[in-house]
Amino acid sequence: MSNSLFVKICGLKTERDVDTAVEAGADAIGFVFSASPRRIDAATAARLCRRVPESVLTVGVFRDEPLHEVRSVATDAGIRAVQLHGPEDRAYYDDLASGGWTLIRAAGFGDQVPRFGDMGEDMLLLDAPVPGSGVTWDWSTRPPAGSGEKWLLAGGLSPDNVRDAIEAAQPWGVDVSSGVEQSRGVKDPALITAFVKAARARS
Ligand SMILES: O=C(O)c1ccccc1NCC(=O)[C@H](O)[C@H](O)COP(=O)(O)O
Repeated sequence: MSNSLFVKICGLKTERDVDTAVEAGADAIGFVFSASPRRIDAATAARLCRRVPESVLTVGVFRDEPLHEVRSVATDAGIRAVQLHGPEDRAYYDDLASGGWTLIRAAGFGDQVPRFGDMGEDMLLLDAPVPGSGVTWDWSTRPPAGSGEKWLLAGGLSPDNVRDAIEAAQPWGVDVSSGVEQSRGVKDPALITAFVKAARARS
């Protein structure tokens, strides 16, 4: 991982897209294992993970899955981090932490302001209410982060708006899926490259 803004590209399904994200300089890539046009199975993810250098974090994305299922898929796929979009409790997080996975807690930003660290997570991803929808939220309403808070801005980001979003919200990192697709569930390599470049551009 680099010291600059952390960039995660989510919902990858093919060798081409994984290679593009790695070459573009992404710090993390995500594979979706819950109901989604981006869903892949553990065997496909395992094949894709073998192409990924140690410096890039491989993330499994889950929503409301039983704990044993998350453990099983994450183990079979060989991913190093788990991103949780459901109402999982602290015991669920602690169990996965004991398995050695880096934990990303995803929360929709709404009336409740999720606090970093409440579930013992390593990173907090603040998203639109429906994950993977490409919908934005009012990033400027996110209260300033405390020092050491690793929070990722997500929800409707794209190469065109990511720089302004970073200026407004001052996140530790950013995450994108829909904004680097040519159609729902199909990534566009040029947009992946453009997104990483735009996110890291100095204003
Ligand atoms: O991508 C999905 O369809 C999905 C399904 C279930 C849980 C999470 C899912 N996606 C998470 C993400 O892709 C991102 O972390 C985030 O929601 C940003 O998505 P987008 O607004 O499309 O950039």
